[in-house]
This record gives sequence, C-alpha cells and structure tokens, in this order.
Amino acid sequence: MTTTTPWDDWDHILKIDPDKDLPEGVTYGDLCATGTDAIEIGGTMGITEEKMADVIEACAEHDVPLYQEPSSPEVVLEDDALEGYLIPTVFNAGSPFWITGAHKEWVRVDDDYDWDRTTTEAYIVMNPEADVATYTEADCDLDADDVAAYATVAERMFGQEIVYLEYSGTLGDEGIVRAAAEATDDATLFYGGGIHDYDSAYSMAQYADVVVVGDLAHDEGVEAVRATVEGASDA
Ligand SMILES: CC(C)=CCC/C(C)=C/CC/C(C)=C/CC/C(C)=C/COP(=O)(O)OP(=O)(O)O
Ligand SMILES: O=P(O)(O)OC[C@@H](O)CO
Ligand SMILES: [Mg+2]
Repeated sequence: MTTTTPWDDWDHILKIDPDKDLPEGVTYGDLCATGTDAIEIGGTMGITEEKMADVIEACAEHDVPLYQEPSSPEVVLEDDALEGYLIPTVFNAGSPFWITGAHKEWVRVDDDYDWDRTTTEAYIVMNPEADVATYTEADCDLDADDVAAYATVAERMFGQEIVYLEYSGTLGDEGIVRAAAEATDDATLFYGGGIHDYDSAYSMAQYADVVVVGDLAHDEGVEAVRATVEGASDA
C-alpha cells in the first residue's frame, strides 16, 4: 500500500530525462536497480509525449515507484504504471505562468484529474545557467535568507508538501541547503544539482531529506548512481 506522502521515507530519487540517451550498455532496468527510492521522469527541453511514454514503459516492469514530472501540460501522460505526478511550481519564476499559469491552463483543458496522485513541488531555482532557469526566467540572485524565506512561504503559507532546491547542473552551496533545511519543518526538502559521487550525495543529504540525481545517470551510468544512493542513505 502506498502512503499519501511516500517521499517522507525516501533518501534518493533518480531523475531520468526522456530527451537524453543512456550510456552505452546501460538499460533503464539497470538504473531502476540502483537502490534509488523512486524515479522521476522529466526534463526541461525537448520532451515529447512519445519519449515520455517510452521511458515509462521501459521502467514499468521494475520494482521502483515511478513518477512523472511534467515540464508542461502537453506532456502529462495518463498511465497506470505511474505512482503519481509531481508537478513543479517555480516560486522564484520571472513569470507567473510558471507559478500558477501553466497549471491553470492544464486544469482548463482537461477534466479528468487524479488529484489523489497529484502533488506539487515548490521549486526554488538556483543555477542561472540551467535551462530551467532560462525557461522560467527565474531570479536566481538569492542568498540563504531569501531561500529560507521562500521555503517558509512554500510550507507555511502555501501548504506545500515538497520544497525543491534546484541547482540543476551544478553542486549547490551547503550553507544555502542548510538554511532551506532549517526553514522547513513539515515539508520534505528535495535537493537536486551536480551530485556526482558518494561525497557530494552525502554532503547534500546531511541537510536535504531527499537528494535528486539527474545527469549522472545519462553521463556516467549505474555504478556512479549507486554510489550516490549509498551517500544519501549514509547521511
Ligand atoms: C502545470 C504542468 C502540468 C506543468 C508545468 C510545470 C512547470 C511549472 C515547469 C517549469 C519547469 C520545470 C521546473 C521543469 C521540471 C524539470 C526540470 C527542473 C528539469 C531539469 O532542468 P534542466 O537541467 O535545467 O534541463 P535539461 O537537463 O533538460 O537541460
Ligand atoms: O542533473 P543534475 O545536476 O543531477 O540535477 C538533478 C535535478 O535536480 C535536475 O532537475
Ligand atoms: Mg539537467
């Protein structure tokens, strides 16, 4: 049986980008077997329904919970193999479209929501070089106090269950991750960005509840991902 907030028990998420290849000889099954607690399928650029569906199908037969993380309403897929939907909302986006606008459009055109399986992730986007920062015109010029305040607003004022500190592509500032951790109480803090080995996973997982590993799976493969699972669970 699944609980309503299974991420409370997670240490590690593997984020698979349907637009990126896997290293030679690596299968989705291998990645599912790294010991990660869950797989999130998503990416910012070049995501199509077809690519999404292929990855879901390839992961579905393996024993790890699968979540879709759509970057736009168009790529949301209804699929029984999915445990649920983690829908980003970017708290420091430059345009309200990425805070509530895309969500409004989604709800306007669809009429068959599975709210029990849908949860938002309150993103704070920190790396101005990342596609996600350009895409959402995020204001990444934030210090530890700003980040802590956003995290508090997300948790206390907007009732967010998940706060996601996103450094996509680069390893974050430990002091800032710590500030976000101290600011969150009930919410689960996800950290993602630049985790590439045991030590980087361990250092971020000291503060974050869950670490998210992305590009490493596409660039390095299974052993590297497995080391991050160990780092996250040891912390
Ligand atoms: C309302 C619905 C269904 C969707 C809207 C969802 C929103 C607000 C999306 C904004 C962008 C976002 C937060 C996407 C999530 C995935 C993500 C952060 C991927 C990683 O981004 P990068 O690492 O910058 O991109 P690439 O690795 O694809 O280059
Ligand atoms: O690709 P990396 O840098 O591991 O980032 C992971 C994830 O937070 C991206 O959304
Ligand atoms: Mg990326």
